[in-house]
Amino acid sequence: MGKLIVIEGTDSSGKQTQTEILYEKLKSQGIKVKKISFPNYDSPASAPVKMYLAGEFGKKANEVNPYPVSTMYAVDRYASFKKDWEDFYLEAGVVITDRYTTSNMVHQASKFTDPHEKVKYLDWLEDLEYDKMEIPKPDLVFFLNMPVDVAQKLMSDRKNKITGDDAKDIHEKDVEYLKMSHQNACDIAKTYKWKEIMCVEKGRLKKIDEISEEIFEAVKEIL
Ligand SMILES: Nc1ncnc2c1ncn2[C@@H]1O[C@H](COP(=O)(O)OP(=O)(O)OP(=O)(O)O)[C@@H](O)[C@H]1O
Ligand SMILES: Cc1cn([C@H]2C[C@H](O)[C@@H](COP(=O)(O)O)O2)c(=O)[nH]c1=O
Repeated sequence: MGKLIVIEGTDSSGKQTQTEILYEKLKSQGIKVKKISFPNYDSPASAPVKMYLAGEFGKKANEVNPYPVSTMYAVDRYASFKKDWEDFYLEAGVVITDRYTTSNMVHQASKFTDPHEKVKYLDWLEDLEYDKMEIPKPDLVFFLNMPVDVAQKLMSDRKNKITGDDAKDIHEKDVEYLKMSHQNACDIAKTYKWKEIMCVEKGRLKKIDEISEEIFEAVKEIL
């Protein structure tokens, strides 16, 4: 059995950037490592997710039922596991992933205002993905805590990952939603004991290399 390391955070918090750096660092040390990301836009299994993000089930993310949406993301993950990395992981490979089940916990759970309903959803989600679908549980989850206003600035310079143009998806263009998911992520990270990385300290956005060093130090402890 290998290790599964998750780089999590709200939209435009630097997950892809940090996943790539960590991957290169581990590879250069001769570690058997693979990087993946979710949604897996190259897979046909992500088709319903693309429909959701394009607003085909509802223009406001908050108004779309989180249970079916979470299932869509989970199926995409299941397909990726079975086709792309199950063998590698079972043969002691280290898998680094940009988003995972933890993104459902951050984004879809943020739609619940009633705390009891949120806990019920989170228990259902873990059962669905880890127990019923039998995809692996992470060994280490990083939460890149990037304040929403800073993330929005970073986002404005970046292209849509599905279409390649400037259009934002239903999460990205909804500031209220971004704030709710960020607050939810801060709470969830504590509850689930994720390793929180403060991307802004005393009002200063940390350099990409500073953040990657913090991540690397923590990764060394589990490898
Ligand atoms: N610490 C940082 N300082 C300055 N720019 C950064 C920092 N971290 C990331 N960026 C830039 O911010 C943008 C978003 O980063 P990235 O694509 O890695 O975020 P992401 O979390 O993967 O985004 P998404 O949520 O859309 O998948 C990129 O242009 C990246 O170069
Ligand atoms: C994997 C996954 C993602 N989400 C959400 C998070 C983002 O708002 C979008 C994906 O956008 P990206 O910029 O292309 O990363 O989907 C989610 O709610 N649940 C998930 O499992």
